[in-house]
Amino acid sequence: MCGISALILADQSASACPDLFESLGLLQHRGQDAAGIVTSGPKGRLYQCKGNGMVNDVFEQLQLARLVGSIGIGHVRYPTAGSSSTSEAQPFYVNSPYGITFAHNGNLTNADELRVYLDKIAHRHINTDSDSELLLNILANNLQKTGKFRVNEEDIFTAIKDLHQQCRGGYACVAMIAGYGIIGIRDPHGIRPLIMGRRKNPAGFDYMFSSESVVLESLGFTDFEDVKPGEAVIVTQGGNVSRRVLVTGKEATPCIFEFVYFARQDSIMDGISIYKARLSMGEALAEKVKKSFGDAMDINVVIPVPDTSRVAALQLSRRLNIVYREGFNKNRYVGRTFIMPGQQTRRKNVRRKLNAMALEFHGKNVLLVDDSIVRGTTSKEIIQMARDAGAKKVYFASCAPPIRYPNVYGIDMPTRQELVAHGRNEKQVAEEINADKVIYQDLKDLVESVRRFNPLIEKFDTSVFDNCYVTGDVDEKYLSHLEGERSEESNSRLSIDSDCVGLYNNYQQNK
Ligand SMILES: O=P(O)(O)OC[C@H]1O[C@H](OP(=O)(O)OP(=O)(O)O)[C@H](O)[C@@H]1O
Ligand SMILES: NC(=O)CC[C@H](N)C(=O)O
Ligand SMILES: [Mg+2]
Repeated sequence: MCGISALILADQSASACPDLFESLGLLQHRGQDAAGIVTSGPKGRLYQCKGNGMVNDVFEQLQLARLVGSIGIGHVRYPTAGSSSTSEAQPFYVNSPYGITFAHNGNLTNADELRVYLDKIAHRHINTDSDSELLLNILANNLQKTGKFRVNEEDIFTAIKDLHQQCRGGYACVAMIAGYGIIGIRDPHGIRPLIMGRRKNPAGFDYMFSSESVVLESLGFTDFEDVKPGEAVIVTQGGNVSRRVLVTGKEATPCIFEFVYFARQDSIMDGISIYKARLSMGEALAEKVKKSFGDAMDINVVIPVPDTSRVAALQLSRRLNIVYREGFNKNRYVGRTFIMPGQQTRRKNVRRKLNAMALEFHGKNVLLVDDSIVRGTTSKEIIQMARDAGAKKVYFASCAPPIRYPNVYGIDMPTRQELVAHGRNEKQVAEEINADKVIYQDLKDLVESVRRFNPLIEKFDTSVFDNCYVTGDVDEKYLSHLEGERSEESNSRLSIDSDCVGLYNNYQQNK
């Protein structure tokens, strides 16, 4: 789940870079592997800094000062395609037509087909294994077809409409055309999020697109509006805004995992407060816990697994009327472990990140609450920590139902084998993670916990729970192919160095 931002300032002599940098810091929880910013300055020239690492590692003051111009886009990456190579850090760039830069959150399910098309039909050179580079080149090729010296809004809408016909999967994207403006694009199912807002200043309105509303709010933007599924929004230098829904008749299905885990709790996504949804998940889960224990309820204390589950756990403890305690201390300098690359790294970092305080565990029956159990990395480690700290019994409750199927729309869990609940029932999962009992939320309760705050959304993408892939092209053949390509043993997706021509990453030279 990457994070994307785009900004266009009304004052063309001002610099977009400081706000873009700030926006990437606010989106850090969506991607920790790479970060990048491209700006467009005088004469439409593009300025870029990107590379592997966290936002504060990639950018230094000197480099930020060099990113001149009042328009720009930015990206934080959590890879779901290709590798972790620096050459796949975003934004991507193509010089023809017009000089386009592009940042993408999501994952394409027909990347192989697009790669062949771009090679054999469009004759476009693709320099990496990233699906985002394919998306950019599809857009560029569609714009090229207009054959025009200068592009207009109508041409851009046509090119994006065609892109929706050609590309399948989850994609929220921002693009910038040098010296022209910025564009926000959301896939026809609205699987990945994208929101826009504006900020008034003496020169007029600044406009910004971002993955999450927290960015807009923090930077003083107002009048937030989600980009609709299938919609494209163009903001030109000069402040002209055009928006159009280019695909109709497709079911809108935002990814429910954004509400469970990915998004920051202070964001509002598709009109739904993530915070309220998580409180609601805690309430629903409390009912499930009550039902599951019946009269044999012997929980002494509810303990959250920091960070994401805290809100839900607090509400659950209130509902159960059982005391809530912060039994795990979190090292604030270790990032999110789920989005780290490689199982060994993830496991090691759970231990580095969380420490059990014996005071809260010794001699007690504890109910640990987490937002989800995916590979079981976190739960396995912390259950052991709880036991080592003297817990008598360790129960584990998850705000999300069992995750049994891969994600193909922008979360890096491509294989069934890595999912601890795949092919296992609740009892077997409990055995596997060494819990005395595991309690999962029911899918209908999870959906209701989120949907009640915006009943206009009829459905969510819940494929990781129910194996229903809304794009209609994900079948056994595709999943087996993906497993072959992206299992941790079978490929080089963890490689961070690359022999690619360094077209895209000159950040080290600038240091
Ligand atoms: O079963 P797993 O494969 O371990 O995945 C699930 C865990 O990973 C995430 O935590 P993470 O540490 O990434 O982030 P957080 O600090 O926001 O909770 C999530 O909140 C769960 O705790
Ligand atoms: N998580 C994401 O949104 C990933 C975007 C893109 N597929 C990449 O791997 O860079
Ligand atoms: Mg967690």
